[in-house]
Amino acid sequence: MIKAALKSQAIETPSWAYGNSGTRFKVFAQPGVPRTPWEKLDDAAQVHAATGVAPSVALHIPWDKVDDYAALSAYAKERGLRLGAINANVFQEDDYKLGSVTNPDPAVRRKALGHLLECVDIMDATGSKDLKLWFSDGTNYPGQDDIAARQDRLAEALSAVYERLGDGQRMLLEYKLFEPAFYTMDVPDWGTAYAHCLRLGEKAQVVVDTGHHAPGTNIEFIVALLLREKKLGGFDFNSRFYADDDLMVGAADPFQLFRIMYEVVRGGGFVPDIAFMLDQCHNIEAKIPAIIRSVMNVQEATAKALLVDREALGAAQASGDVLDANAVLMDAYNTDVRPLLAEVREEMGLDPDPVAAYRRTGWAEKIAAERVGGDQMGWGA
Ligand SMILES: O=C[C@H](O)[C@H](O)[C@H](O)[C@H](O)CO
Ligand SMILES: [Zn+2]
Ligand SMILES: [Zn+2]
Repeated sequence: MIKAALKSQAIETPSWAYGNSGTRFKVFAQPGVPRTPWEKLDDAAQVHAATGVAPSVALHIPWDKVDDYAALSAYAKERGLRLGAINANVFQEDDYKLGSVTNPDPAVRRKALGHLLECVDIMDATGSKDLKLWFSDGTNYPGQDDIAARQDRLAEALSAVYERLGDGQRMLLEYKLFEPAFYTMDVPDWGTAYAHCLRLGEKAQVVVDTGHHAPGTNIEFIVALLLREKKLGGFDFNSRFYADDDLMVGAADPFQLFRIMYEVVRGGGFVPDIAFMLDQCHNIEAKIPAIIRSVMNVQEATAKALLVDREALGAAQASGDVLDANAVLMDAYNTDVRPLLAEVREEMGLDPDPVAAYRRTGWAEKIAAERVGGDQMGWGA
């Protein structure tokens, strides 16, 4: 059962993680970075080839804008991939300084809504079922705008998008505590996202980005609760030491990732309807190996979560044996699952060491040599 679950795992990689990224201080360009969404798919195919469990790629619009999305979808298919969540972007235009769908100016709100609806058109073309909505909307100073009025505006836009969704399509609403706004974010926490999704209907679900909480937040509690309410749509996996650092998932706090995956397993969340997406930026490390390592980190946390002796745990919890209950969970967490995952990969016809396998392809050297000229994708280097 555990091996079967690990073999059927599907982790979605983000197109933007293959491009250049950085901080406000510096973006360090890397050799061989894709210049087109097509080249991003070529790199994503390397991640799937090495891990066997990364069959889809999330797009970000307009970063991945192309003339023919059906052709892009076919290109992905030829490489064993499919196009995943469509991420709208209403956070990079001058008009959105005071907000997008929550902006005091109705003309700006109409413009933002227009983009969201365009993203659903793109979903129709790519066959994607998830529209992921993260809003940078918020305020920086008390009094800057009316908090409740902005929620009204947000609700109005979300319901217009909801009405547009086709069969089998859904919206995933992502919350974030702060940044780029520093006083209020209009979707700052799981509760706000949940309240909007509840009001909208069953096609609206919440995305948990693991980098979007106040330090010390018990994220697995939020996961358990959203699963119980059948409102967990998926994850933007990454890790952080301080803020929305977007580091490799599991790198900063593998124990937290294990605790989250345990609640997913316990809550019956290991199903196709929960989107396991990465949302990361590889500012200084080689991007493709970092994404492969990230997928492996999710696999390791998942394997440990699946190894929890649920019966023993239930018995200890029922008898109030605190230490035993904790020990059962820690036994699973402290289990070295790398041999198990190596076996799983071999049974999938893959190399037990995906990073080494990728290195042996010579892909990194190939793209560094071939991808010269043109503009690298990502944040301006
Ligand atoms: O902090 C921003 C959010 O995590 C979004 O998911 C965003 O679209 C993504 O990080 C790409 O920048
Ligand atoms: Zn995110
Ligand atoms: Zn983020």
